[in-house]
Amino acid sequence: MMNQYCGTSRIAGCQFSLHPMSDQFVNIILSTLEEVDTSKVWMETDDISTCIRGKMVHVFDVVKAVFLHAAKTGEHVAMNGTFSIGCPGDSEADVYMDETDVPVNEEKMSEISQPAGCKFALYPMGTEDYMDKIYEQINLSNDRNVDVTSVHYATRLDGDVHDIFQALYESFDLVQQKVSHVTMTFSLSANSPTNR
Ligand SMILES: Cc1ncc(C[n+]2csc(CCO)c2C)c(N)n1
Repeated sequence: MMNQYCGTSRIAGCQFSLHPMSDQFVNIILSTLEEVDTSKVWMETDDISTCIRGKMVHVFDVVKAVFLHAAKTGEHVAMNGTFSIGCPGDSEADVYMDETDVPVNEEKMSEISQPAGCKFALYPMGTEDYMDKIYEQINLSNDRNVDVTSVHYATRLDGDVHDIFQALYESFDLVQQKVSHVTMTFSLSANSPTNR
């Protein structure tokens, strides 16, 4: 098996796509990726999505920053993606694992308040009691500063983007402490003209 550890951290990553519902979508996608500090993650963008890899704290920091900076344009923006940690094939981003644990985008975006809706689904891989691991997290989500609703195949979170990402981070973190390989899909929407 390849080495996915560096010090005490494991390589995490996220593959995500941003979809601004605007005729300015090219500008919003590219300027957002430009504006966000991605210096602490490995990053690759193509015509379908962007992939980032590094320490968990920085991966979540960058995904949240991309969504917030795009949403603050006021346009209806959607984002979907998959977080992953402990993937047996992941081993090349070790250089980014030396970074400190201070999230570099937090200060700049802490002032932005932005309501949003999110559906997420946890997939603890290779474990027989995966449903227990998932239910523990869904129950925990109830204590966080977000509205939690059960929907088919996912859990819905409504609230401020900062609180949604806090809930996503904690859910993913707690499962990955017990299960080596975990993935988590998410779908976010802000400024939608559709009422919930
Ligand atoms: C986060 C993110 N990364 C890449 C794309 C794919 N994409 C679609 S339009 C565009 C700009 C012009 O090439 C790009 C890069 C996306 N949608 N969201």
